[in-house]
Amino acid sequence: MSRFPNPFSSSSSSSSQPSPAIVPDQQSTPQEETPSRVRNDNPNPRTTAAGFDPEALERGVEAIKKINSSQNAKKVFEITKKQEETRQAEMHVKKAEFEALQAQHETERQRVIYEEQKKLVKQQAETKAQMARYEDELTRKRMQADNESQRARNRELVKMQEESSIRQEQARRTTEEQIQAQRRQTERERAEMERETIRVRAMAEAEGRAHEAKLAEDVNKRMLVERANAEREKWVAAINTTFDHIGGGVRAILTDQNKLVVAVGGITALAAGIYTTREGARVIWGYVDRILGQPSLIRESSRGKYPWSGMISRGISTLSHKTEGPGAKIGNGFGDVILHPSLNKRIEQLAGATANTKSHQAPFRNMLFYGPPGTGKTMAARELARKSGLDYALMTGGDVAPLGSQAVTKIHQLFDWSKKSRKGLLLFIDEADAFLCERNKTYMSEAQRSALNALLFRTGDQSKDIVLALATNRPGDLDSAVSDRIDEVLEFPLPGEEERFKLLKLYLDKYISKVGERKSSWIPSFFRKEQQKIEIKGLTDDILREAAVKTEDFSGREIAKLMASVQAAVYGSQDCVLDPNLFREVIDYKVAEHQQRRNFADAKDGSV
Ligand SMILES: Nc1ncnc2c1ncn2[C@@H]1O[C@H](COP(=O)(O)OP(=O)(O)OP(=O)(O)O)[C@@H](O)[C@H]1O
Repeated sequence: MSRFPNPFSSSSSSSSQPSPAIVPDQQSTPQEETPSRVRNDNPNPRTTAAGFDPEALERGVEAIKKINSSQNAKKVFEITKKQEETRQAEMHVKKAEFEALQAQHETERQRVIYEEQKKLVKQQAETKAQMARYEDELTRKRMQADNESQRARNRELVKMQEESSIRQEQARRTTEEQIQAQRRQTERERAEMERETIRVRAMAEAEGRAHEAKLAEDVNKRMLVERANAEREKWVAAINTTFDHIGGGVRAILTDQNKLVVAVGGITALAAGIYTTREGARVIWGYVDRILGQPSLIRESSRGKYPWSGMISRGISTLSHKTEGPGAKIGNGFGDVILHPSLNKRIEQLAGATANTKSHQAPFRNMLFYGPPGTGKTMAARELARKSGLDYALMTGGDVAPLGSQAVTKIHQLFDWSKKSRKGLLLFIDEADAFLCERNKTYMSEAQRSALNALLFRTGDQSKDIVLALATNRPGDLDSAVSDRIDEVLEFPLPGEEERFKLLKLYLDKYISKVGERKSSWIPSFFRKEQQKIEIKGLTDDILREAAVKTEDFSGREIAKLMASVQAAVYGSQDCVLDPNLFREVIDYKVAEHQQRRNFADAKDGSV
């Protein structure tokens, strides 16, 4: 859009400064203005084919003509020129202003563009950061979801594995229980059969024996009747003869006065003599028994009831052993007591130490043997006393309580008696917990407490005469003052497999192999009762080892009893032969019996 005024345009009247040329224009007649007005009102303007309107040019030419015809043409030109120059200057100014404005606009536009770009960049950066955050968030969430699903899968897997292992375990248990039940059933059936067999055998045996006995009884009866008749006749003859003599004598006394007096006096004196002698002997014997006799608390002793009885029994034992042959061994060493090698060694060391203690006149050491019942505590104590060269006396803790108020006196008597041993004495108190338990127990009687105090008093100092050996299954029950007096503590565990094997061998030897062997002895065979000999067929060490494995948890006593049962089963059999089958049968039912006993005990423990 141009802001310059067009001198040839009719609209140039809008110029700010009126030109002299225009003045005439303004003063022009209405006739002069008509063409233009006509022109303006021309509803059909003339145009070239290209659309150019020549009217303006025509008007311009007309105006120039008018100016040229005017006297002030030059002035008009100058004014017009000046006007033009002014207008041009204005135009320049306006142009400069416009350019400045444009430049400002441009600057503003650039600034705006810059701002916009900056904003855009910032926005882009923010969008990018947000995108990155969003992506990061997404990745994190995806990873979390992945992890979560992985964990869930793992959990599921672990659960499935656990369920599977539980199922397997249950299946295994069920199978095991079924096998156990089957085994128990089989064992029960076998035990039942064995019992039945043994019962039938025993019955057959008993019947046989009864029959034999009946036959023997008949013969004996006949013999006895004959013997009794002979005896009766003999006695009748003797009585008749005696009464003949007595009758003669009585008749003589009754007829002679002096003889009658002497006879009555003699009979009276004899009766008085007999009575006095009997009572006197009773008093003296009581005194001797109190001084020399063995206290009633002692159940078993190597010293015998009286000093001379020890000598007699030793003599007899020496005699009987001597008669067994030149190489005959006195005792079995520790051969009869089968213990774990370490325990055996410890007892041997203790025996050696005790023997030396006595020879050096040093004080003895007291001992405590503890362990399950029937593990050889008493036997070991006996052997220990024998090996250490001491006398040996056994009492049981359970015997003290029934003595009541007598208990204290008996304990003192026991220690007084023990002190009399020349060699020193090992006093073994079995079931010590029954007597020496904690003093403040409510169920302990006053008499029992006093007896315990008496024992504590007698054992307060270390003794050079008495070794106290206590045995108990419950060492924890002992009074603390008693425990304080113990110097050596030995545990007797249940025998291990090797010990069980040795025990089986020992008792097989004792109860079966050596049974019925004819021993040369000083006792006449007439008085000796011989047992029937047992034949052993094919009982190898392997079978004994197999039995040792089966008899796990058996005590020494149980193994001894088991072999006694084997002996009974052999005697129950017809041919008195022990073969592997019979041996295994007895072992199996004894093991089942043991198991049953344990179950009862467990049930009892559970119910307590
Ligand atoms: N270690 C063993 N060696 C050989 N026989 C044994 C052994 N243990 C036990 N016995 C057998 O058991 C029987 C009892 O043994 P002992 O009296 O020595 O046992 P305990 O431990 O003292 O028992 P409790 O605690 O019941 O008094 C013995 O007569 C013997 O037949």
